[in-house]
Amino acid sequence: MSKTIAINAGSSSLKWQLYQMPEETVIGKGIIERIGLPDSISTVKFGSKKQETIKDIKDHTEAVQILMNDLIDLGIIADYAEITGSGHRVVAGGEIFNDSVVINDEVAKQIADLAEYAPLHNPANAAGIRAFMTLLPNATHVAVFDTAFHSTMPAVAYRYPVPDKYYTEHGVRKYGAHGTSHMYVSQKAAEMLGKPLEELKIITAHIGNGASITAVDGGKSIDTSMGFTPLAGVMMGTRSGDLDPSIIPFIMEKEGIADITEMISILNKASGLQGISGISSDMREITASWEAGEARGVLAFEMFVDRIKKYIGQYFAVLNGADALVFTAGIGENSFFVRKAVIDGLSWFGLDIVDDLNVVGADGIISSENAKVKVLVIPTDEELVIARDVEKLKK
Ligand SMILES: Nc1ncnc2c1ncn2[C@@H]1O[C@H](COP(=O)(O)OP(=O)(O)O)[C@@H](O)[C@H]1O
Ligand SMILES: CC(=O)OP(=O)(O)O
Ligand SMILES: [Mg+2]
Repeated sequence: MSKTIAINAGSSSLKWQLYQMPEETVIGKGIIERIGLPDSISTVKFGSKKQETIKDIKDHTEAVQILMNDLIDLGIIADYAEITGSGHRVVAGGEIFNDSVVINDEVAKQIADLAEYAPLHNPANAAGIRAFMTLLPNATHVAVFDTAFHSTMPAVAYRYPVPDKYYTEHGVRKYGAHGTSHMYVSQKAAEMLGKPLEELKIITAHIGNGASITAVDGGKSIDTSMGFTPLAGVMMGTRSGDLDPSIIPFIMEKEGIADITEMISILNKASGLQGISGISSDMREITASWEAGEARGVLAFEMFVDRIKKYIGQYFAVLNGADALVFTAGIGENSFFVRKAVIDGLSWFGLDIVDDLNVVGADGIISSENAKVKVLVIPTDEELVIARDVEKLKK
């Protein structure tokens, strides 16, 4: 009996799946959403059963405790010892990790030390890893890095036009994120299109609470919208995405913000959809506000769509044309309206969308039969990629 748990700690969520390996059968899975917001939701599915609990969950450490208690309380496992492998999504691997690795004390420390490169994520990832190393002392623990897939980017894309030594001495470059997801959906898109991945140019749009767009050429990432940290790129749930850095000292002076850490925290946690709308970081609530015609909700929705459209446009240029565009992650998989608004604004590029095909929460090709660029929706499965890597690296 070999069970592997895959842990995907996002900035606002913790997703997990427990697999029977090597069969890849899902024994149980769950998602804890809205971590750090009021009324967090923990959903567990196992067999034909489903349990949903709503309570405030303050951080990822508490989320791990809840999930591990549920596994026993709901009878999904009888003993923690049944779990022989745990795989962890880690957002930042810097230039140290270009592939998945078995976690020992040194690796665990390096992951925690890389927090500068992903301040909202690596601390959560490290907290999850610590909890599992304690709870499952005999299991193999594996880290799977979001940045690994982007290690194929050329210097022309990953370097910033700043003094050379910032890169050579301090590692200032674009690392990107969501790589496991961009890799998975680009491979899956090739399967759905019935073409070899090596021959395809694909733009992948991972749009969740964190969001990034990637240009994938022949299965390799050649550019991506997130940067040195996951703060860059498109507008997100609570993150600003790209902005003019001169705004930072200007606002610090005007608002009397003395500490740069506080300023960065505002850009990470109080900006994006949340900052513009003043309502929520959750696209479901923003969409409701947009539909009701409330001015700040409308602006937030339209800005969000605008930033995604612009990055897709950039990547048509980077790839010199594309065969397919893929939507994935919470918003990309589930929002009929965001996809429609993005595609309707890109018709010049040969994109279209058929409303009847515009699926919610399932995979499908949603463009018309003769569209020059195919549009696909593919639910991402970072957890499966993680579980497979654990299996590969187990002794
Ligand atoms: N039906 C839906 N319509 C619009 N947005 C949705 C829907 N379901 C989920 N979302 C959005 O997905 C986002 C979370 O995506 P997810 O990929 O889980 O985030 P992360 O992994 O970054 O925590 C939230 O903003 C949520 O509003
Ligand atoms: C890197 C990142 O933004 O991850 P998430 O979307 O899961 O918050
Ligand atoms: Mg995510």
